[in-house]
Amino acid sequence: MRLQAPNPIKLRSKLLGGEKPLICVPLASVDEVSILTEIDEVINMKPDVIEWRADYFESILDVSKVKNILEIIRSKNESIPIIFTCRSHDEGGYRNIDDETRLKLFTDVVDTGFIDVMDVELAFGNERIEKIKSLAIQKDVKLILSYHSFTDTPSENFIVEKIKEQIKNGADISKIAVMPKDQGDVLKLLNATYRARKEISNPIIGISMGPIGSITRLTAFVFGSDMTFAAGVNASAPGQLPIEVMRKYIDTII
Ligand SMILES: O=C1C[C@@](O)(C(=O)O)C[C@@H](O)[C@@H]1O
Repeated sequence: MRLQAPNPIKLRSKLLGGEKPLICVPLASVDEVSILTEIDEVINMKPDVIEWRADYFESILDVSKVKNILEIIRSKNESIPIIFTCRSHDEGGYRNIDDETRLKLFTDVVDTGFIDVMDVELAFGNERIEKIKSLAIQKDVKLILSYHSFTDTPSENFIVEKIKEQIKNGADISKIAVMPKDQGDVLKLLNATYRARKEISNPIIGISMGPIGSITRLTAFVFGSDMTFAAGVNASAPGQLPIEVMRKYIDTII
């Protein structure tokens, strides 16, 4: 009933781009003690995918602590794929970390072998993306290239072109998250996802954020979006709905 990705991607026990959209729950704690409880609680919610939004973590600059948390998440579960995200401040990241530090962090994290997917903004730049990509291929880590706007929704054509550019620049998975100013902007995101789905074989993630956009978290998969983000213990973006609500809805219609 939904438009699936012609080339779905196997992530551990899950298929991204298959018959069912995957539900990803973020970990977004600031300190080490909270993240340890958050990991257990989120795993118990049985999400399809876990995203660690490491830009929230207060010790993000201490690579050994970052690796330690990743090792804990991995050791507590074998089957749920892990996405590592340290979002840039320009695209909604919690902390402002300079580009070179982030690049070193990304390559160190890919190298650990603890993650399945790395999320990097397309705006991070071709050269840096290539460095991450070549290491990611060696480590069998998939790359999300993403675009976020927390202030507006660009035109449909802009979004479709952005998705194509992400794929051209090495994305295994393309992601767009934008903020609507009105209902028309929500339709723009859905239509751009639908149009991109007709042209792109890779998995795509299309999200309209905030209260007006939250219906896309429940419906964009019909139009070709392959993953949706739900709130677990914490929400990592406006408009995320609780995982129980999302699961019930998706399981009811698919
Ligand atoms: O890019 C995204 C999508 C998101 O911003 C959302 O709107 O659900 C949540 C983020 O954690 C994730 O990295």
